[in-house]
Amino acid sequence: MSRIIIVSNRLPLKAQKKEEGITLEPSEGGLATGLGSVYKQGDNLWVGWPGLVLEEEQDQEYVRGALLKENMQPVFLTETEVKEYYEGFSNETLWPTFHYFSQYAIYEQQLWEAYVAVNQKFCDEVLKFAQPEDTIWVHDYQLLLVPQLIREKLPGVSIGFFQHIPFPSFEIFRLLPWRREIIEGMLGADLIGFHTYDDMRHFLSSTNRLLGFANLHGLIDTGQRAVLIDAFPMGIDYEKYATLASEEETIRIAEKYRTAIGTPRIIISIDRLDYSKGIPNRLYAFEMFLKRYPEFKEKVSLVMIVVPSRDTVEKYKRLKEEIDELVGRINSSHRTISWNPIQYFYRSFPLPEISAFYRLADVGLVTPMRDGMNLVSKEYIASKYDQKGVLILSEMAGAAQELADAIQINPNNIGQMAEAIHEALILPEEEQITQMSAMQALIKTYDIHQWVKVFMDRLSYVKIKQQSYTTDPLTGEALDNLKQQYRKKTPRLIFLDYDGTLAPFTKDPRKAGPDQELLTILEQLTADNCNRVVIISGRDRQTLENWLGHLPVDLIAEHGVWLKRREVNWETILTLKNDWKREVRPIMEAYVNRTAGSFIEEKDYSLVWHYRRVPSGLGKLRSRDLIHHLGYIASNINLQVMEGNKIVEIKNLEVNKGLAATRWLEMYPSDFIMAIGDDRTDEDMFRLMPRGTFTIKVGSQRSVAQFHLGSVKDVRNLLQSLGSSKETFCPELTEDPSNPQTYS
Ligand SMILES: O=P(O)(O)OC[C@H]1O[C@H](O[C@H]2O[C@H](CO)[C@@H](O)[C@H](O)[C@H]2O)[C@H](O)[C@@H](O)[C@@H]1O
Ligand SMILES: O=c1ccn([C@@H]2O[C@H](COP(=O)(O)OP(=O)(O)O)[C@@H](O)[C@H]2O)c(=O)[nH]1
Ligand SMILES: [Mg+2]
Repeated sequence: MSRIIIVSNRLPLKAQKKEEGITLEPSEGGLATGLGSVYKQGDNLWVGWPGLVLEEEQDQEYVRGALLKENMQPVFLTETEVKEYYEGFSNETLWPTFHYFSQYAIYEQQLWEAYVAVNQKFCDEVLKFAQPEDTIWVHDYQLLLVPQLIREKLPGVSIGFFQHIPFPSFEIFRLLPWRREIIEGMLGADLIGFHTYDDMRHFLSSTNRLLGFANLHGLIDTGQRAVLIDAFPMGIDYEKYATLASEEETIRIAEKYRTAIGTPRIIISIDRLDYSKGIPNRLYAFEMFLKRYPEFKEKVSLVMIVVPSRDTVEKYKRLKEEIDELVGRINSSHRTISWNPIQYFYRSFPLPEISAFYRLADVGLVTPMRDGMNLVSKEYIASKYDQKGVLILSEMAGAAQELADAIQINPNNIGQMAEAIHEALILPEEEQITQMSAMQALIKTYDIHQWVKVFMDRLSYVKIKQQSYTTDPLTGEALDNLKQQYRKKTPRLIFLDYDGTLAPFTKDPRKAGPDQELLTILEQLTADNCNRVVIISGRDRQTLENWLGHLPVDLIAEHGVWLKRREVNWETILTLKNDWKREVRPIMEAYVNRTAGSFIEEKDYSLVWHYRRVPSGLGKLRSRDLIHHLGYIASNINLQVMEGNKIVEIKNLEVNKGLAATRWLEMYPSDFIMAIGDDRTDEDMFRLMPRGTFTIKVGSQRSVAQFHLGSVKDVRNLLQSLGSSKETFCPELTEDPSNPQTYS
């Protein structure tokens, strides 16, 4: 089996400088604790920062050696990198923005540049080890650019990306000056995972708004690759926490703590020091609870563990002061000689002690303002060996999506939280057991092993899906072969779609006329007597005539209604009706009236509703509605409704580019045939081309065509290189009587 290379900012072990030398200790935080259980299988590798600046060569070598024994590979960061990339851009720009604290976010170009450079550094480290058959799994907001950086060097490799923190609504995400680069960086992955469906849909909407990519069931076609976006709520190592809670050592610690705390009831809260965790609100709520229910005085204690985190960042420092002050105030005004309402610890604890706290607490109090997932809530559940205990959980934590049996609260509603504490403390035992067992069953099934498996399965699924996109890039050997065939100087038939193929889309379709570069390319191509160039378009014939009529090209308009060979006039071979327009036009007009920026294009035998200038989400919504509406009419009167690039078109069923192109194939038998197009209507043409045709899809790989090119620019480059070569040029037609299709 190929191995997995995990890449994250923080390794699950952190280096610490102690008197006795450098030690390695477990890291805190959900990413490290969660994945720590799985990465060791096989010869997997974990690349990341060991959490301490080590500038001395010998310190680095010592840590490198010690980590290697644990299958880890360190990325050492300098002091400046830690300041600018980790504390700065990651934790003062991205963290607040993604947690909806955008008023805390700073936007500094220098920090962004450091972020780019350090992402490159992580990528370079991965590339030292990665093989094309490996799976690379990049984690979290500190490394959003790494997927694309790796993709550039290892184009075929499997890359998964998982984001552990929320992905905000586009209205928040758009505030970032580097929003586009960030999305592009992430899209280097094959699979992008989030904890919740909401994070996933926010990401999809940002991708759509910034890059114009639509999605189908979470699958995005970037033009280069299919990328799957999905929700994977992270689980915990259930067995580990459940077993630990029942171990003798844990029971002993729990008993010791219970006696020391001295109250019959205990509430536990555990988090890193972070403004996203809602610690002050929790304290206000606990205080309100004490005021509303004084009978609980001396009967209940709140054990609050706050783990030091990012304490060099200003906002975190200030939060620490705020919490210290609040705890001091509440304790001093409510305490008695034998009771302290809040037992506050500002430090981390070893796992057996954390487990003991979970075990002995009657209530788990988890109140973040925003949290990607929150593993503490799940660990608390797993540790309730006798199913007695109640979880109070903020609806703003990803975990709330799964833990419907918790008492859910809004962390901004202090009164509601105070009541929830009371409710939890008086909840009958049978109800506690019912709720707790239901939650245990869920997180036992969807544990960390299941999470990894489901993620990896989806990654394999998308890789297979990508292969079913049968087009190959028109580069290297394929391109050489095309050029070689072209060189043969036999009759060549070249079908070229117009919009999206020869010319880029414009907001106003009337302004998409040919520029000088395109005219020159077409002039060159048509000057070659071997070439018959056919512009095959959905445009009306007048437009094509105006734009290209002066060139010796053949024209096919309205997807095949009108045909014009260069030496003769426009003709049509179909007997079509257009009286249906009387019924359809008013319907389309109603959509124009409701949708500013949209308009109707009328052609001889079709009507088109354009919505390129309508705000993107709204345009899509209205187009769906219109398609549905027109669908009823179309099925009765032999019409087809088609969705194109920001258009909805209705036209006669028997018209399509494939049938039109077939006429040319019959009239002008050729040895070299090439067909290039970019949208759904061009697929009809690709489908009917004979074997051996160079069918080329533009801008996407999803096609029945054989090859793809990235953009209009690439198409022009190709045509330019074919048309400008003297070697391939047929100056004049001299028919050889023995073989009428040979040119000199
Ligand atoms: O590495 P630090 O700066 O010390 O921060 C610790 C970690 O915090 C974040 O954890 C998140 O991941 C958890 C597991 O998915 C999730 O439950 C929680 O809601 C998140 O906040 C952060 O995402 C990690 O990168 C940090 O290492
Ligand atoms: O002293 C402590 C306190 C907590 N944790 C762990 O830190 C993680 C916190 O993860 P969570 O998802 O709740 O929040 P994050 O800190 O990742 O935002 C949990 O696994 C805790 O068990 C720890 O390792 N040491
Ligand atoms: Mg087109």
